[in-house]
Amino acid sequence: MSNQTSPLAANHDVLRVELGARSYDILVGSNLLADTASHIAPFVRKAGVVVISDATVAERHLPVVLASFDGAGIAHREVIVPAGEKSKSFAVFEDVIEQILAMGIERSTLIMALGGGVVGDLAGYVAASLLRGLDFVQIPTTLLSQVDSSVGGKTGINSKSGKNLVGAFHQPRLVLADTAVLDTLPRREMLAGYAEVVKYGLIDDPEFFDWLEQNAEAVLSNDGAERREAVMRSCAAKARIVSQDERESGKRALLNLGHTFGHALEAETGYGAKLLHGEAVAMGMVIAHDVCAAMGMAPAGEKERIASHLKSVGLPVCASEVPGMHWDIDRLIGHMSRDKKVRDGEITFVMTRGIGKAFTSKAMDIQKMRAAITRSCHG
Ligand SMILES: NC(=O)c1ccc[n+]([C@@H]2O[C@H](COP(=O)([O-])OP(=O)(O)OC[C@H]3O[C@@H](n4cnc5c(N)ncnc54)[C@H](O)[C@@H]3O)[C@@H](O)[C@H]2O)c1
Ligand SMILES: O=C(O)C(=O)C[C@@H](O)[C@H](O)[C@H](O)COP(=O)(O)O
Ligand SMILES: [Zn+2]
Repeated sequence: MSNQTSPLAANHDVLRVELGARSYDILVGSNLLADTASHIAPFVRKAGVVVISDATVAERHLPVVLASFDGAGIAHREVIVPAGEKSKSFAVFEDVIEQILAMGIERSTLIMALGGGVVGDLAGYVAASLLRGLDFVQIPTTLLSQVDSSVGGKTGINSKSGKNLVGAFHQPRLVLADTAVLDTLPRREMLAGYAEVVKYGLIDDPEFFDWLEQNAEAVLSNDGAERREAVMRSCAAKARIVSQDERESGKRALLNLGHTFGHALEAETGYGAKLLHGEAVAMGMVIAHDVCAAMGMAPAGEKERIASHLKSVGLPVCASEVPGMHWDIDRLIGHMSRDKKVRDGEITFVMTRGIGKAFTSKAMDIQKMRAAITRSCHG
């Protein structure tokens, strides 16, 4: 992973995800969309680009991207899916695949994801599957997708059995993170992305967590230096881990802090607007710190510090805050048994010795875990 100024323009920074032949750049800056054509030019062939977006993002941000293609003479087609987590489904995946095949594509057609994590995960899996693998670029338009999902090559969809259970590792050729597009993002979605930003501080960067405690509101409320710094530091953290462990055979599992619990909560709510992924992660991170404190491995009081920071920006921190849910603890634990970190029948948990000291272990105290989940669900 390296950080440099791009030769293309001075209005953005560049981070490199070092993955040998699959290495790529992450460009972070303001108002990059108008120059999409020049940024993606090295990856475009005669067969052109198929842009996959969702209806909300397409209405607000697709025109500027298409204008840049037209200005540069790049051939393009578009596929628009409904906004929201339900588009990470077999039905939408099939529909998108059939629409693109009907267009008449080649192995040199470039797929572009223009949207949040839902579009990025779906489009990435479409790209991995079509003609056994097309190149794709990520243009993330939510805070969550700029700091997390567009980087690292995890692509996929949900199944009735659980979250992200069908997919592929397929790295993008480029990530273009335009922080100005976040100005149109609703506050609730900004906050969901902010939970994944906080995650990086909790994993291994306590100084970043301190910084976020001081700068959260600036990160969330305007397209300024603090937002850019938060996106850069998050992408740098993710790139560093992915470069060391692309396929999650070890260290990458740390990026799953809070997710074993969070994914179980998401599965129970049916992947809708009731509980967003980032909200579930916020709750899951609090549960992880709670159980580790109860097991005597994390300092008492840090769970409160984390929950108080998440709450201060407006994130929900307990599952009991999800409206209309009557949680069944056994069902939640049942979902956890289908986590992708299960090996030889045992879940590898992301645990913690405190802020910035996450580690993986199978040595979970199941009774204390059940108690921590119950505290989250029933107060
Ligand atoms: N692949 C990974 O490594 C990874 C990492 C983290 C999360 N994820 C996945 O990402 C998904 C969540 O992504 P998300 O939080 O971006 O949700 P999302 O893609 O559903 O986007 C959230 C909402 O914001 C709208 N939107 C997007 N950009 C906008 C903009 N600029 N202005 C106005 N509205 C905008 C969308 O239409 C949608 O309604 C989950 O499925 C999660 O599992 C994947
Ligand atoms: O990139 C990773 O690795 C992550 O775990 C990032 C997570 O924030 C993300 O939600 C990811 O999709 C979870 O992956 P999963 O393998 O647990 O489904
Ligand atoms: Zn996540």
